[in-house]
Amino acid sequence: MDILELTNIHKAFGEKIILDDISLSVPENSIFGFIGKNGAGKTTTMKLILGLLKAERGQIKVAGEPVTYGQTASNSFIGYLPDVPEFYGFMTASEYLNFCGEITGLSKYDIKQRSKYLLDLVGLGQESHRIKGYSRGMKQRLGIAQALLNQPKLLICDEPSSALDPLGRKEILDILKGIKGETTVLFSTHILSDIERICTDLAVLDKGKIVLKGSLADLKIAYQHHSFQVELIASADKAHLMATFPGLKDLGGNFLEFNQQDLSEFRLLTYLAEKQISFVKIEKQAMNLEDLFMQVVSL
Ligand SMILES: Nc1ncnc2c1ncn2[C@@H]1O[C@H](COP(=O)(O)OP(=O)(O)OP(=O)(O)O)[C@@H](O)[C@H]1O
Repeated sequence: MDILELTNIHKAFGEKIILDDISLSVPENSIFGFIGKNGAGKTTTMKLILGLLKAERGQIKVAGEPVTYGQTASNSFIGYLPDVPEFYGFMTASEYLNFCGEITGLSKYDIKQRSKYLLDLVGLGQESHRIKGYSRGMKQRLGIAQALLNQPKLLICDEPSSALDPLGRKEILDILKGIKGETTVLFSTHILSDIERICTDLAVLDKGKIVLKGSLADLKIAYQHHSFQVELIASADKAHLMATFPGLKDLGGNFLEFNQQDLSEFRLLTYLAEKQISFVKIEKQAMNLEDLFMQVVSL
């Protein structure tokens, strides 16, 4: 089942089209990475899902419920972490979650149980200082705890890791990965390695269109390229190979890149053996998300 469905969403600010009839489905229990360059329209999409902005056309459903602009019924299924979460700095984390729980109508018992569980989950269980002294990473972690308070079916995080140092980013990514199975996570980012580390599914937004979407595993197979890097012993063999296999890339030194779709590792090795061409190594080039991104996004 898809927990979130966007169908033919069109959104413009004045003359500027931000989302040009985009459709997107987020499978339940996935960790879904929403990728786009700065200004691509990621926050706009999230605000549409939360009913905080109105699309000119299209439909959004959360857990099967249509989203209506200005009404927040479907938001009862959503936990939201904005890119810069705001808190009451004079409170402690526990006081803050207690306050949020009371606003949302949770019982005292549930607030206590849930707060303890969530503060431990985000590594703030032993933290007794006031929030005003928190680092940015700690605030993001508290923001995740707050967004999870109501046991949402969908957790939406707007660039939760982008402004953090590597350790802070790792902590956030570990938390998001750890809650897989408890809720579905949709998070936006422009850091491709973060997607690669934890996401099961992704979509790339570029110039108002979804230019790539699907499960990470399927996309890597679909866009896989058969490419080998060969390091030769004698540079004199380079010219010969380049004449035999058109389209080879000269990587400088004694390095060549073979990227012909029809050239198997076996055929290449056989050829090198037959012609007695010596090499230091042959390396199959793994497809990473950055290669994929470069193929689909206009630079
Ligand atoms: N209320 C608004 N009125 C006019 N233009 C807006 C408004 N909100 C956003 N925009 C513009 O829409 C475009 C998309 O903005 P958005 O914040 O959704 O992008 P983003 O992908 O989240 O970017 P970033 O990664 O920088 O946060 C930008 O060009 C932005 O300037």
